[in-house]
Amino acid sequence: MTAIENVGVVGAGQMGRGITEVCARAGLRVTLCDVTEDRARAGLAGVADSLLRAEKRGALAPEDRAQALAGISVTGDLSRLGGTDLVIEAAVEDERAKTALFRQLGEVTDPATVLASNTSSIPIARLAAAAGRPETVIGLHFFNPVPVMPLVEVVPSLHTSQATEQRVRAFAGETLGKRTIVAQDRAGFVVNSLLIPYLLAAVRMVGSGTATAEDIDTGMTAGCAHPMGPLRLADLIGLDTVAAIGEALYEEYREPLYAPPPLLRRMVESGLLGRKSGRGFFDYRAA
Ligand SMILES: NC(=O)c1ccc[n+]([C@@H]2O[C@H](COP(=O)([O-])OP(=O)(O)OC[C@H]3O[C@@H](n4cnc5c(N)ncnc54)[C@H](O)[C@@H]3O)[C@@H](O)[C@H]2O)c1
Repeated sequence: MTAIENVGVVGAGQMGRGITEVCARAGLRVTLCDVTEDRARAGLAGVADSLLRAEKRGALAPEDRAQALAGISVTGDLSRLGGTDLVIEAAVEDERAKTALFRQLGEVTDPATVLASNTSSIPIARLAAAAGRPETVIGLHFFNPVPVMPLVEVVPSLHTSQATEQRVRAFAGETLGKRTIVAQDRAGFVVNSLLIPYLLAAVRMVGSGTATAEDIDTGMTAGCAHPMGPLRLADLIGLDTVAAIGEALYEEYREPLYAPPPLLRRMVESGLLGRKSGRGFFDYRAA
């Protein structure tokens, strides 16, 4: 099994930055690609800030920070990922955009390059078909923030080869030091299939007036020792993202418990997206 030493990351948003950081800290060479080189450079600046914060906390030696940064290059040109061992796609959660990317990746990369997607809800089988060599395509679902959260879900499609699965499990588990679990290619995988209906149930409780948002969250933190209540967690993930994953789960299973309730839809339509917009179930504007 050839070790993965040279990684391409597509999408320099919050997840792409985190994935770039953990790969660079593991001593890998990383090429970070976005739609333009400027966007990729902005992503690199975010990674540099995060590495500096890690150094100030005493979690990273100055020479290791310098070495990690030196291992990252940026580009706006997907064909620059041609010589990589593994490409991790973390672009916008849009099926059309992702299938177009996998089609291009199938053309510009070496046939042995593993093509992974960080998608939360799009079937890996569809991306695999677009790439044209489905045995080398797999889901690799990281959690936010990537440098902090230990879990990676590994998602083989019905066509993914055993060799590809073994290679990415060794990469995530041994090279990056993450905990891996394997999930079938179903919307939501393991974690979101369990988490999203719970968050939606809490939203329905607010909608029906069972309790206030504050009391629902206190119920789960003080009553079940959860580190964060469901409504603060939904605000942190982003209410638009929670609704989008709910829609994808509902489309897959047609179970009412996955359907985003009216209150959530109205909040998203009103721009109340949670922490990132300043207001959701709680108000973050003064913080
Ligand atoms: N945010 C989370 O908590 C989370 C957790 C797990 C998985 N994910 C998944 O990770 C992926 C990225 O999410 P994010 O939160 O980082 O999004 P984001 O909006 O922060 O970043 C997306 C980036 O992709 C870039 N992009 C769009 N089209 C592109 C293209 N054709 N080529 C290259 N780059 C392109 C955008 O310019 C942007 O920089 C999504 O698939 C999402 O479902 C997100």
